[in-house]
Amino acid sequence: MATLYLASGSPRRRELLAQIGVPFRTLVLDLDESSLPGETPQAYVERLARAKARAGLAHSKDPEAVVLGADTAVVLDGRILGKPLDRADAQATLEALSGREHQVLTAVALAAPGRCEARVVTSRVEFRPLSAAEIAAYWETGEPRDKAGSYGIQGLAAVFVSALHGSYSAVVGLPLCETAEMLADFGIACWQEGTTP
Ligand SMILES: Cc1cn([C@H]2C[C@H](O)[C@@H](COP(=O)(O)OP(=O)(O)OP(=O)(O)O)O2)c(=O)[nH]c1=O
Repeated sequence: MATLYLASGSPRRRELLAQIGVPFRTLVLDLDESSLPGETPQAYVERLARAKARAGLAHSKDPEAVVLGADTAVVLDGRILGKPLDRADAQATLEALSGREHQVLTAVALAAPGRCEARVVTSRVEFRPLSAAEIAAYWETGEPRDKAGSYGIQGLAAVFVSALHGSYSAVVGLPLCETAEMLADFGIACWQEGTTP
């Protein structure tokens, strides 16, 4: 019987995976997340998700392991807006997102001995116009600090989001519908198959 490992330090991903009733263990890795010259956002998130899953597999030393890695990027005008470096960076990011639509790309990868599969889910998120005062107040809440694009749709920033086209769970960090399909393909059942959470 395969054991599922989540290669992630993200509390959001732990909560999301737990939500679909799959038992798993967590591995926390430290990977270089810099992008390569000329790399598209799609290629970037897929490469990182695969790298996290493969590194987790090597780390687990478990011949029955299936390891899940994921990566989320906020993309505006083809440019990746990563986690904020500091207050000024978060402010610039939120000013750029204000009153506009951006994309959130989340890649999920599953690695098992001799096999690695990945999918990338793209969602479109629209922000209403944000004032300088609310951007400043939002930074003070602490919420933007560890999040791609300097916001969390699942938190206080929900009030910024005027529309979402795509997968809510993917924006938070893990596309649950696609993840469940991929897990089934690796022989791991979610709650549908009788594993009551
Ligand atoms: C856009 C958005 C991102 N995020 C978070 C999800 C991810 O944790 C983070 C994107 O950074 P990632 O580099 O994808 O993930 P991570 O470094 O937090 O965790 P790990 O690499 O160990 O798996 O931003 C939200 O929580 N809500 C949102 O609305």
